[in-house]
Amino acid sequence: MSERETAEPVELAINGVSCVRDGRTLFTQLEYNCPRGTVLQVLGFNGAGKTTLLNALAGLLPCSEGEILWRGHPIRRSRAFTAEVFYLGHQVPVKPSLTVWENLHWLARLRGQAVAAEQGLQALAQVDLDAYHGALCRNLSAGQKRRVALAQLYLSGERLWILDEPFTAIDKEGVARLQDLLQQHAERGGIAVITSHQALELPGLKNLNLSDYQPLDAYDYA
Ligand SMILES: Nc1ncnc2c1ncn2[C@@H]1O[C@H](COP(=O)(O)OP(=O)(O)OP(=O)(O)O)[C@@H](O)[C@H]1O
Repeated sequence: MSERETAEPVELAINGVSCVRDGRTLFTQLEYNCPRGTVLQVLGFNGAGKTTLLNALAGLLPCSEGEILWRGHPIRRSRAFTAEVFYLGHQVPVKPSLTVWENLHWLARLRGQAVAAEQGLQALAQVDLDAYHGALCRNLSAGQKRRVALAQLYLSGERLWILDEPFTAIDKEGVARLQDLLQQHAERGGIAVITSHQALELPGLKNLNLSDYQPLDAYDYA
């Protein structure tokens, strides 16, 4: 079989994308193609525009130039895209006044998903929070709160995961588990775009460094 026949089709395409925030171009003419099974780590210094890019990829922020395509269609006009993307920002989305279980249930409902009790407990067990299912989230540590949000990944059927700093406040064992999960997602044909300042150990991990797409006048603040 030829290389062309074995190559996975591109599902997420970033075509000539530029993003401007607060009147400043953060990156320009960004090109990247993600076929099925891609785990892409977006790299760059603080303020390079990693979160901005992830927001654009999730369809939450417009690009000033270029377009983002999901299976050949611009994401901002694709209803199918919304159903296939799971976005986790770097602010943990849990409500302090709800229990761990209630948060998981509520977050799933927001994504149009119903979670059976057993399924939810299994997801919580994957992040070592099953014993805390009745605890109020306000009483959890920072890493435990993030684990509540990460438990959603074990319930997610979405094809594209966009995860902004998912490893923040997560201990070594949790980082290893999340990396395993990302690998399993890729093996199932999923795509994950993540930011992290950590060096990750994932076979086949791709990197996209935003420093390579800075405009020439990036440091001109005059
Ligand atoms: N809500 C906003 N309004 C205006 N400008 C913003 C806003 N959010 C971010 N910016 C600008 O965009 C730049 C890029 O921010 P962004 O959060 O995308 O960077 P980052 O690479 O994710 O940084 P970090 O590594 O610190 O998380 C910032 O330097 C800031 O000037």
